[in-house]
Amino acid sequence: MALRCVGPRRSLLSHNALGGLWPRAKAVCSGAAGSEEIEKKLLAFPGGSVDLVKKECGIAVLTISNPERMNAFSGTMMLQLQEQVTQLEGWREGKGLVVRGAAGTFCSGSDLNAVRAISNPEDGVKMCKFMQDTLTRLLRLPLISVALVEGRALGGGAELTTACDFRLMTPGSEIQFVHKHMGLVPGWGGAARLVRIVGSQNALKLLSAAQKVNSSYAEQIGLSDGVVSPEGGTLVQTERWLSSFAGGPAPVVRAVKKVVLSGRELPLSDALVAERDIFGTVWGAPTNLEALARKSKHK
Ligand SMILES: CCCC(=O)SCCNC(=O)CCNC(=O)[C@H](O)C(C)(C)COP(=O)(O)OP(=O)(O)OC[C@H]1O[C@@H](n2cnc3c(N)ncnc32)[C@H](O)[C@@H]1OP(=O)(O)O
Repeated sequence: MALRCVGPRRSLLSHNALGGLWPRAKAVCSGAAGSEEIEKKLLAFPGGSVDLVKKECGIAVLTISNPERMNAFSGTMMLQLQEQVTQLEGWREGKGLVVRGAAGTFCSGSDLNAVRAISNPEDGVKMCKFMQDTLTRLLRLPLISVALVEGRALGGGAELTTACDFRLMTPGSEIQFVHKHMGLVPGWGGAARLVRIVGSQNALKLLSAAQKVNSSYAEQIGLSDGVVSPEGGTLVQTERWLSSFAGGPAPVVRAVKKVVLSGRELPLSDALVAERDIFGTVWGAPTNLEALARKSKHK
């Protein structure tokens, strides 16, 4: 199947988190011709930050921080998110990732001041390509990722939650694809990912009614994977929850994510090839040999 590549070959290779195991022709081709131009425009909208803390236990925390604007994405924050994803792609010891917002709320989407300034369709499409590329790379990291949703996740913020493997919500928090109210549809890849998470019927309801999704409804339709109560610290609890999936040796955790990712994204025949290749990286490797020597029983 021929795929239309809209970006430089360089980005196809360096953004391939599966490290060469991903069939080249099937990779999402990203990075628009002229992406330098939109990057220059995004630089003109400063404010806030995207902060990354990588812990020795192999879990990283990515914080979207622009509290004066409910953690809306300024232009420079979009650029910083891309840089932090690049950092995570190179983190060989990494196993898990928590994505959260600062100051008790998740993210209110793109900064409306920046949106107003680049409201022509050409710039809008370039900005979307830029964010789609970054969020696709985020979801494809060989890390098990979870969005910790506190407060509101609106518009692009709701789309960001779908670029994680899992979502946990606090009571009282809400995810809302407000795009229709703004005369828009998702453009950061959020609709395509949402359909895969909750199915097309539920996705159509959430997008066409710009429905507010609370923690219990989100769990009911499979958008959320659980509720985190504020007692005991939401981040601590989220990290503990994540540890049950991202615990163990990094090569094995990363291999688990890779086989699921290839199963999720590739046609079956290609996924089977990828799975064999990934299997080859763990078969006879130290963890496998240790388990054999222990004569492990799984009672
Ligand atoms: C493809 C991407 C599509 C998109 O993401 S389009 C953007 C979608 N997001 C929105 O439309 C969010 C609009 N904002 C709101 O609905 C409300 O501000 C929100 C988030 C529910 C919070 O409501 P409240 O708790 O009542 O707080 P508030 O309205 O006074 O907000 C506090 C300050 O934050 C600002 N803010 C919130 N979201 C923003 C945004 N996306 N861009 C720029 N500024 C934003 C808001 O203007 C206010 O600032 P100020 O205090 O008036 O200076």
